[in-house]
Amino acid sequence: ADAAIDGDSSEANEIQTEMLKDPSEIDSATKLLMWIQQNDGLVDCQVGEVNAEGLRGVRAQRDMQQHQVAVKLPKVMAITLKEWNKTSEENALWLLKKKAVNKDWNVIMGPYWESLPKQGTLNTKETFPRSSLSLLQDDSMAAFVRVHQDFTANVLRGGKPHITTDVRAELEGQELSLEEFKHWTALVASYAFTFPDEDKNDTQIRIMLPLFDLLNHGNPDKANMGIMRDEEGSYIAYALRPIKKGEELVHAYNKVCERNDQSLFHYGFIQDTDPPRLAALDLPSGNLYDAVAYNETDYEEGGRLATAEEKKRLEDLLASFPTTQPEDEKLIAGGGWMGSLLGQGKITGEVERMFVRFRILRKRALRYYIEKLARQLQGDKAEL
Ligand SMILES: C[S@@+](CC[C@H](N)C(=O)[O-])C[C@H]1O[C@@H](n2cnc3c(N)ncnc32)[C@H](O)[C@@H]1O
Repeated sequence: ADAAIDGDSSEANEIQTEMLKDPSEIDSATKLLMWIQQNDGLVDCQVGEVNAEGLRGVRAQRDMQQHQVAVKLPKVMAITLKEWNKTSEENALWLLKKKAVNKDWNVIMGPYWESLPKQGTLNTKETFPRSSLSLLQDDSMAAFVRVHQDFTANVLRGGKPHITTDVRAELEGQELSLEEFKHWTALVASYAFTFPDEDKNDTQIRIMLPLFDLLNHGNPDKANMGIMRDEEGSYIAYALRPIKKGEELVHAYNKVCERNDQSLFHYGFIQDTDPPRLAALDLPSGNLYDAVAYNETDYEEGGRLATAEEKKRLEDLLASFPTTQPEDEKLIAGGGWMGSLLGQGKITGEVERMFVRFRILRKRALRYYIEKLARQLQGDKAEL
């Protein structure tokens, strides 16, 4: 790791530092776009708010043809972390060390650091407030969050269950607070990309890609951006289909974003899809980490889950929640008294609101599948 950290100061020299005359007047997204262009990258898109909640993302600035390029990022601007199977903690530590050791590079990468969310603004498993976890109404999900947070804290303290680096030695006396370490761990976990290693066969590595990491996730049916690496090692974001000016540019992060318990856990967002999708926890495997054991076609006519037993299982699950969907909706609509009544406290913060919205979407999906199975089973009876 040291060789890699020391060895790429040449990278720093290749990236231009010159910015506009008065950078204080320009927002961080614009600075980022200009910085990429000044370094022989290509930017044909805009960064800004993409929905009413103020979510930041990327938009098309003109009509685009299929395969048209929205961003080209020279290799030198990408930050190659470690293998994908290393923990986010280890990747974060490696990055923090590189920033500290390679000071020129750290300064030159300034526009990128500025474009990233500030400490305290990320909502992921690393940063969810423990006191709000009961709002999830899922003990195993809450437990997974606590285990992750304990692991991160343990790594920082120098305990290292599965990690080979000695954090204290790596940091060479630098002070690093738990909050800061959690922040960088969350960033690496939710902003880095995975690509095949150019040097080693069968190895995937984690890579941070300025600007690319401002693209939001869209399920495969909505995603309009593909991401690839060309022969020169540059990174390219290109249109998967014709796109209209002003449309949000989204790409499919990975499978775990397609079910709300998983996207909430790993990325801190949920999606209100039509039709609704069951949480991974509500599939027969009941496994938060398993995104692929079952899919929607299993619930179609003749599918392996289109059975009376499965309908009963989903009904029991729905009935097992301590509140109903209408109660959750009232709670979100501002009925603080309802929360107090249920011993849950008021819904004030953004994360708490998201946790309640999560369980609303979860219950809605359960009801959707129960009704779907009921219709199918009725149909079976009619045929007899
Ligand atoms: C790689 S970043 C994308 C850029 C991010 N929106 C930003 O402004 O920095 C991933 C984060 O964006 C948000 N995000 C991505 N896709 C989303 C979606 N479909 N709906 C809501 N939030 C999303 C989540 O907070 C997620 O952790």
